[in-house]
Amino acid sequence: MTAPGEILHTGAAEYPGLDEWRRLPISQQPAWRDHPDFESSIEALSAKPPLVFAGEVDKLTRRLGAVARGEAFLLQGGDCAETFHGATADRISARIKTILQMAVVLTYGASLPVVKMGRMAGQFAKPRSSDVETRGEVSLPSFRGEIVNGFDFTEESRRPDPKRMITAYDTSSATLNLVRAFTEGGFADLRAVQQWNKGFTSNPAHAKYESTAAEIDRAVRFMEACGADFEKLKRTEFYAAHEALLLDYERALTRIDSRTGKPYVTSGHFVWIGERTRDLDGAHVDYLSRVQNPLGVKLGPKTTADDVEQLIERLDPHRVPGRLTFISRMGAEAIRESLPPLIRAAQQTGAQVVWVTDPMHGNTITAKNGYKTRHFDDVMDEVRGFFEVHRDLGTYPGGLHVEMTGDDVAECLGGSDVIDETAFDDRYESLCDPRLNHKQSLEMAYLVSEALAHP
Ligand SMILES: O=C[C@H](O)[C@H](O)COP(=O)(O)O
Ligand SMILES: C=C(OP(=O)(O)O)C(=O)O
Ligand SMILES: [Mn+2]
Repeated sequence: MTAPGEILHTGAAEYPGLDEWRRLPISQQPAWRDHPDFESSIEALSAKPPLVFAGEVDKLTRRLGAVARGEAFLLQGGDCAETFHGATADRISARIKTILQMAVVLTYGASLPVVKMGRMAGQFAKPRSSDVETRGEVSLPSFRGEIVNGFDFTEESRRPDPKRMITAYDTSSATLNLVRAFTEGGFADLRAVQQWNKGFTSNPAHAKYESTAAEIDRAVRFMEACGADFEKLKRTEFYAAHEALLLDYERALTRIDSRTGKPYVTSGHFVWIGERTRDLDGAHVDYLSRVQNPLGVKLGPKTTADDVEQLIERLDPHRVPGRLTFISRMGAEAIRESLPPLIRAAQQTGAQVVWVTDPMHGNTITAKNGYKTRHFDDVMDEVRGFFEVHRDLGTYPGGLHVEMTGDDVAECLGGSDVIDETAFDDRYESLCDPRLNHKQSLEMAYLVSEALAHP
């Protein structure tokens, strides 16, 4: 029930300019407008309740404002591409557990609150380098995420199907329901999370993190002795994020907030624009400039200082702290050179943006046995480069954006409990990019925590 004066959303959103993107160049969309189920799918989505509420979205913007000021740290993690069959209680809880574990370790290192965000409950659409995939003699349309088509390499499965948007909405709704239940229902108990972390350091491969783990343990016991309210710490805020790639879907889930009369994308709290769709004159920048959600933009190594200035003008004209997060994904080799001019350009505009490192997407390689992979050392090198750049400029390294899972998969190489290519045939599950597994994710958290504690 909603009390008088609280947030209500109207259904189909009417607001000037929300359809301007339809007249602009757009890439990475399926050609499905003539599909017999397109109109009815859009109509059905437009009548659905919002997945997130405007008040939560505004609260997140304030939290990100704190990150921009250096008063909090942002952790974004989850699958490259969520799947419908992967939305099980076990897998969702493993992923949340891992993110909470990482967050505790990072909170300790940063001595700051960590804003927790999943690439979850909506991360179903994928941009691709090529429109077609060829295997042997056969070429078919590329897999574009389960919101668009199927992964199976058949003509039937690869045909875009707009009804998939409804399944994506339903799967997001079920996922978010569980995320809310876990993070608000006691699962986030700091003492329990610390116990799970002990399992990690009891592995001999991770013995080098024992002293940090012991320090965190002592800190928790100190808090307990001081009478900290652990009941309160059983609950935590957790936000849902995804790439706002598929504008048919995002438009159909946009609602006008009755408090303010302004449009919000209600498919998730935070949405980002990908490296392949951030053209200043394109549809994505135009559409997202018109909604109130905090936004991310991925920045690859070709980004210019001028791009950064113009993205700020378009997406954060009123200089709202936390409205805009730049997620740099330069690659370990490039970050130390490519990032500084962009940070300086942003500083000159007066915007209070958040700087986050995505150390995954610039470090993708093909393994000898053909799998798409990333090496843990390259990923960590990019993270280190990110911290070095900010230390040299006197700016704040605000967060970490990673493709990770809570499961024991083998997709990225390396880590102290080493993964090598021979494990891929049995334990490679991602339908798109390789994720850090549970142990690799925690190892990264320990390393970043140490970097935060001793800059
Ligand atoms: O996260 C996504 C991938 O990096 C993107 O979809 C491109 O992947 P591709 O080069 O395999 O198409
Ligand atoms: C496609 C992605 O990233 P980018 O736009 O940075 O390539 C992603 O985050 O999965
Ligand atoms: Mn990816």
